[in-house]
Amino acid sequence: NMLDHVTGSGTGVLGDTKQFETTLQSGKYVLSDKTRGKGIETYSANNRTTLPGTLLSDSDNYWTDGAAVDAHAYAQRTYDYYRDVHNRNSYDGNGALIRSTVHYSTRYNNAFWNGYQMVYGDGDGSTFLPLSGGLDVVAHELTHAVTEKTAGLIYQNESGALNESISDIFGAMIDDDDWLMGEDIYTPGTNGDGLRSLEDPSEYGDPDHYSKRYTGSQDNGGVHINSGINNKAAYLLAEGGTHYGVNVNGIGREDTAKIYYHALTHYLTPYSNFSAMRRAAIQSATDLFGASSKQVKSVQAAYDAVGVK
Ligand SMILES: O=C(O)[C@H](CCc1ccccc1)CC1(C(=O)N[C@@H](Cc2c[nH]c3ccccc23)C(=O)O)CCCC1
Ligand SMILES: [Zn+2]
Repeated sequence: NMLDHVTGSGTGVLGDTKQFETTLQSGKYVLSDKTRGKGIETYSANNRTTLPGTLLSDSDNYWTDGAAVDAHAYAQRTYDYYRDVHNRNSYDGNGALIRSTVHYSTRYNNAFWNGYQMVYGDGDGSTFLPLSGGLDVVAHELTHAVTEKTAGLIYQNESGALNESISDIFGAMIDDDDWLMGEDIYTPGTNGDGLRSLEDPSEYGDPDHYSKRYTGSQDNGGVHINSGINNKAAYLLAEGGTHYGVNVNGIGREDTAKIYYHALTHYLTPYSNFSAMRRAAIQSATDLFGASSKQVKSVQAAYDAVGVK
């Protein structure tokens, strides 16, 4: 029970020391946090693909498995963000248990939410470090669970690109030191690059305007590609800028996050497309800040700038 919760400490993927909640269970410490909702648990797949694998334990509560330390600590950080900023208790709003598994498969260069839990590969050491080492990656994956429980955006074509964009947006809001995705764990040999950029999607070949959307069938109809269009809109809404000649006055990360969370939980539906996203964001800004607010004006400008009507 709560009384057995103890603070552990350890080093993450990048060698940084951090603290996180663990539990003393049968004489050993386990990566189980009973202080948040129904719990946060972190497992290892031991380089196989059977899930969830084995609950991680340690004899002295000082942890040296970086992938496990970060998966556990960053899940707690993400839980706290949704609770403190959006008053949401875990991904289902009802304290659902959050489960992660690290060391999935061998040299696995990816991570995913499988509908029940988060799963992280260790990477091959040159393209990726263990992917739970990115707070934005952990937040991205857990946000897929939030989306599933709320708007339920179908993971293909435009609704799928919005699903992806929502995860990138909250990844950037929680890991709020830049507008890149995955920069901490992508290509350790190259500084400053990432998987995607919300600030400039075209930096990694993704569209930053609706007229440049991908219409093929790869990647479930370009869900990780066309996310760039809505990602750019969110970036412009937060930071402002002039894009294809359209000027947007920034409203800041905090109000931007409030608008997207409100849209996700009140207006977006499984088949929402980009035009529906524009309307949902305008309505959300209206609900939150008023019809003639600067926030509403900036939402309209941001979607004008990326060519979404
Ligand atoms: O959650 C997601 O959207 C991605 C889930 C990918 C996946 C889906 C289904 C089964 C297995 C894996 C995972 C992430 C992602 O964006 N993956 C991209 C880019 C990528 C990562 N590793 C790759 C290896 C090869 C090609 C592309 C990639 C993708 O899978 O497209 C999100 C943050 C970082 C990793
Ligand atoms: Zn995703």
